[in-house]
Amino acid sequence: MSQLKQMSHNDNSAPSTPGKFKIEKSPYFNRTRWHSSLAKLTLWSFAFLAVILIFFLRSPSSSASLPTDPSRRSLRTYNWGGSAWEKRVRSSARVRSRNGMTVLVTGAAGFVGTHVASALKRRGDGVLGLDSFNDYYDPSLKRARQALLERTGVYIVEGDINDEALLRKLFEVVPFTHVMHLAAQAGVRYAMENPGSYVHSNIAGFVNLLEVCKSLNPQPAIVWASSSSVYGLNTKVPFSERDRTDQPASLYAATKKAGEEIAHTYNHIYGLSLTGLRFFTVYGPWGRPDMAYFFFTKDILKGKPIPVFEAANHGTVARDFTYIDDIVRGCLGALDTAEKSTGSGGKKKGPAQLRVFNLGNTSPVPVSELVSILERLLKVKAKRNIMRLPRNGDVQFTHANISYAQRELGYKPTTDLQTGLKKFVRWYLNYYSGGKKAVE
Ligand SMILES: O=C(O)[C@H]1O[C@H](OP(=O)(O)OP(=O)(O)OC[C@H]2O[C@@H](n3ccc(=O)[nH]c3=O)[C@H](O)[C@@H]2O)[C@H](O)[C@@H](O)[C@@H]1O
Repeated sequence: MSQLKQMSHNDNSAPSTPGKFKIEKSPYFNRTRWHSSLAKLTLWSFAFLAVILIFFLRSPSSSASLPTDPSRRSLRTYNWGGSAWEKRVRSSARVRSRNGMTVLVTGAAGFVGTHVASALKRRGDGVLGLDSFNDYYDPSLKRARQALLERTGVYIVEGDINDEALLRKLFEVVPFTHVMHLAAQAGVRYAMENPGSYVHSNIAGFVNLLEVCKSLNPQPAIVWASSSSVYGLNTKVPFSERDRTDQPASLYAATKKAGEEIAHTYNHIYGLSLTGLRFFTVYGPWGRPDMAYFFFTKDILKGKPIPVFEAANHGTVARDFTYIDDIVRGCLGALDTAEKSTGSGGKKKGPAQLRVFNLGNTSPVPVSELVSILERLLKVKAKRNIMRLPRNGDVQFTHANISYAQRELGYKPTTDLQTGLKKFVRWYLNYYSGGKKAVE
């Protein structure tokens, strides 16, 4: 510090007024010097510009930043409409079983969305998907899920839940009885990098969907994805739906909690039937590459070190990891028990159902154990880089009390982490071996 101070003090060439060169007053000024200084200045300016240019040309995010910046998602345009498009929409949403429902699944190219849409279709419900195919993670995985759904007869409309005209059009073509709303900006840590994308999808997008749904006649019943992260810094375990949820540890959690409050409002004012599902760290085949079990697998196989979090004093960090098939059963249970909305055309006619359920496994596993299971399944020793749980959104543990979901939805998870990861690893190896044909 003092050295710095001394340097600037002794440096006679430093301008006395920042940003201005006082050439005339300089004791060193003469014509030859001035010419050579000008030449030097020009040379340095060119060099500087060249460096900037090279930086921008080489930077992977510069040229690609427009389409990949998720806060600009609202600027994307999608093609929809036309009679051929409407025919496809109608055909995808056609009910094939007695008493089947017609479900609009938002986020259908996502992990949970793909599994739920395909399960609904398999049992004869009419299903239409909606997805923005954003590039929060590798869009080719979303395209592969789309291809999978197409084979089962589910069409995914490409579009944003913020697009009111599109949502209105979809309901005009098909009077959906239910909406399974799974489109969201997920991930707890990414919220520090791109807060706007959470507001865009989890708040603005959700409100837009509810605005459209409330004005319909009849209004659909809505089941949507909340998150275990709403329990935030709570310490009482297992987490119960009756516990307070006012200490979120990430903006992601805060937007999910906001969603629950927004759901309350739309239920109260417009009579929309709303069920929020608090998912607990869902994993399995066709999963999300941003989640730990997924990128741990990738990096262990590559021989790359993996950051394994621990709490203060070597405290255990644990998650109530929940297998995708159990979650799908919970989602279907929620749809099947959802009562009709009571309002129509923006007017409430009577009280409507409002529910929130934990969908967890109710058996937390330490992250270190997750890594050990992966090591055994992959037959590769992980390079564990043990580090302190960063304060960027993660909480130390989650543990669901599922008795309410058990009672009301018949929810009963049956898959332990070892069994579920085995299925994931089988899918992963098959999918990334180049075959890309694995279907679990
Ligand atoms: O339960 C939920 O509601 C949430 O579950 C996950 O969030 P998270 O439980 O943090 O899942 P991961 O990011 O896969 O982390 C799993 C565990 O691994 C740990 N971890 C994560 C990343 C890492 O580099 N190292 C590491 O030890 C985390 O602290 C956590 O205990 C999802 O990413 C959220 O979208 C979802 O809403």
